[in-house]
Formats: sequence, structure tokens, C-alpha cells
Amino acid sequence: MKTYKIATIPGDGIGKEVVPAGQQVLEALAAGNGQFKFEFENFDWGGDYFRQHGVMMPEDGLDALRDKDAILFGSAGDPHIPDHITLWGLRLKICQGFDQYANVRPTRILPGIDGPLKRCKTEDLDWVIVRENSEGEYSGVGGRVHQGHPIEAATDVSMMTRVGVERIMRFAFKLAQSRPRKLLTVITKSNAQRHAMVMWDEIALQVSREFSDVTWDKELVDASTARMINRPASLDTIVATNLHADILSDLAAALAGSLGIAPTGNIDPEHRYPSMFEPIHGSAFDIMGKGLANPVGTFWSVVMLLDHLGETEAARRVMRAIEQVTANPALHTRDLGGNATTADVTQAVCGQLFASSRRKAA
Ligand SMILES: NC(=O)c1ccc[n+]([C@@H]2O[C@H](COP(=O)([O-])OP(=O)(O)OC[C@H]3O[C@@H](n4cnc5c(N)ncnc54)[C@H](O)[C@@H]3O)[C@@H](O)[C@H]2O)c1
Ligand SMILES: O=C(O)[C@H](O)[C@@H](O)C(=O)O
Ligand SMILES: [K+]
Ligand SMILES: [Mn+2]
Repeated sequence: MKTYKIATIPGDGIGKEVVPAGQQVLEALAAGNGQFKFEFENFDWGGDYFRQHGVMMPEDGLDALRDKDAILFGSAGDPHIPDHITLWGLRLKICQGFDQYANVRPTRILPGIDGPLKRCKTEDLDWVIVRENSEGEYSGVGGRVHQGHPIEAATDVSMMTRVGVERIMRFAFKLAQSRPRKLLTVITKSNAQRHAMVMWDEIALQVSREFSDVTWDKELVDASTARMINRPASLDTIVATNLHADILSDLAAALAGSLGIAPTGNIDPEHRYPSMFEPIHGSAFDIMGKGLANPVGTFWSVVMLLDHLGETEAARRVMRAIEQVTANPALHTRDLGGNATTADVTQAVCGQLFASSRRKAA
């Protein structure tokens, strides 16, 4: 029997609630399965670790993850530590350390969920946002000098490289090609950002020539927010820079019902390093520790993790279990207008998995 080695990193806030829930779902899946099992190793990195050791994760922490088949992540962000310390010290250290350059963020309206857009039918909103995940606005290049003086200055430089843009464009065109509509929208801001974003546009055009069967267009990022709301069905696969896609994907999740539902994979498409799966939301300081967190974003991330491992049938089973649960409003958490707890939803999804494995065995 195959054994997959999975690292779990709950991190902070509701990450500590949703990651154990995700592990429970993987365990429920493995329980009725003769083909594979999971070996979990949990890492207590994050804000609490920072308070003890002065760092979010050990200097050589990546070495402990290197031989894992995948990583299930919660969130980096602690109410008592500056956000740039927590994000850079944990999530970005792993994403950049393992060159997980493709961040994939699917969104659609799951069964039973009432999206906020009056004119948007369920089938109108079925998007995958590809977020460049290694450079751009998140290059970390910049500095701050003369702090506190009137002459204080600070910069955050957005760095784009030809290699970085080419590889994310190629990834996005390939993904668009694999979806039924073969439709890609390239998000840009080359009217205002006249150097790197102009190169971004040029490379999109160059790469598009390798994909003659993909229909593509270009949209300025500001206009794309209006298009997501007014003409959702005109979009399918979307590629954007690190920061643009970060923002657009929270909007996409909200339009599909809640930030608590949306998943992501931080993918190394070349499989040189383990990839990392997490809900797109953060630590949710306002609800942490209360059992109110919607775990669906983590469960859907588990689906992406299974797909990445090549366990397509298992991924489908988990997605079906999630959809059976969202279809029942009595199992909606507060963000969806319901009263269910994290534990209720987790038990229900695990219950569906146990039931489907009994059906399979019968
Ligand atoms: N990948 C990451 O590690 C990551 C992602 C986003 C934010 N963060 C960090 O998290 C902290 C809080 O950030 P924020 O408040 O901007 O964003 P957030 O995603 O944590 O929360 C925004 C809002 O959405 C709600 N929400 C989020 N997830 C939910 C869920 N699963 N169920 C129900 N409601 C949910 C929250 O209650 C809150 O009202 C910051 O430190 C930020 O840097 C980390
Ligand atoms: O980019 C960020 O701020 C974080 O990556 C987080 O918001 C995310 O979406 O993962
Ligand atoms: K997260
Ligand atoms: Mn984000």
C-alpha cells in the first residue's frame, strides 16, 4: 500500500481549527481505502513558536519538509505580531523557498450556496485564477531609511523577470487549454506600470502563439473587478500578478458565497519540491478559537492536494462529499448564514466519506 507523507502546518488563528479538520477528512478517506494511507507530521510553527524562539519557523525548517509528498497549511498571522513578520516568516518562506511559483485558485458556487450576485446563475461563475507566486510585488526588494525623520523614505519594488513571467503564462495557457472553454484572460496594469507590466503583456502574446486553440484576451485589473460582477460568465481561466491575483481571488471567493470556501495550491509544477495547499483566507482574528470557521476552503484544498498526488478518484470522492454537505443549509457555518460549527461540517463530510466507502465495498 502506498504511503503519502503529509506535513501539516496549522500556523495561527483559525488555521489551528481548519487544518486538524482537513487532516480528519484525509484520515476518513484513507480509512476505507486499500490503496493508500497517509503519514502525517505536524509542525507547530507560527506566532506561538515566534514568541518562544523569535522566528516563525526554524532557519533550516525547509529541510524537514523537503521529503514530504505535500504540505497542508492553515494561515500565518497573529494579532500580536506585525503581519509582514508572520507572512514573510512562514508562508512566503515556504512558497519562495520551494519555488512554488504557480498559485492556483479555483472558484465556483457550490451546491446549496446562495451567492450575493442577484443576476449571476450558478453556472456563470466557474473560474480558476492563476496567481504568479514567486516575484512581482512580493519580490521582497526594497527598503526603508531615515525612519521617523521628515526625510524618511521607503520602497517596495515589484520585480518581474522574463523567466518568471514566461513560466506562469505557459502554466496558465496550459491550464486554460485543459478546461472545456479554453479561455484565458490576462490581467494587466500596463497603462500605468509602464515597464514590467508592458513586458508581462508582451510575453503573454509570445506564449499565446504556442496555444493556438486557446482564446485569450487582456483586461486592466480595475476593469476586471467590474467584469467579475457584471459579466461573470465571460471569464474562465484568469492569470494575474502576485498582488493583483491576491486581491481578485478574495473578491472571487466572496462572489461565490464566502472567503471561507475558497482553496488554493502553491504548486511547483516541476515537482522539484513539495507543493503546499491551504484555504485562501487568513487567521480570521475576529472568529478564531470559537469553532465558527468554515472548513470548506481547507477541504477543497485537500481535494487539490489529492489531485496533485495523482489520486484523481479520491479527489473526486472528497469533492462529492463536500458538495453533499454544502447542499444542506443546516450544515452551513455563520459566514454562509447558518449556525453549524466547524466540527459539525467536518463530521458531516467525514460521514459522507465513510458512507461512500461502505457503498464501494458493498
Ligand atoms: N495564507 C495566509 O497565511 C494568509 C492569508 C490571508 C491573510 N493572512 C493573515 O491573516 C490575518 C488576518 O487577515 P484578514 O483579516 O485580512 O483576512 P482573513 O481571511 O483572515 O479574514 C477576513 C474576514 O473573513 C472571515 N473569514 C475568513 N476565513 C473564514 C472562514 N474559514 N470561515 C468564516 N469566516 C472566515 C473573517 O472572519 C474575517 O471577517 C493577517 O495577519 C493576514 O496577514 C494570512
Ligand atoms: O498575499 C498575501 O497577503 C497572503 O498571501 C494571503 O493574503 C494569501 O492570499 O495567501
Ligand atoms: K491560508
Ligand atoms: Mn490573500
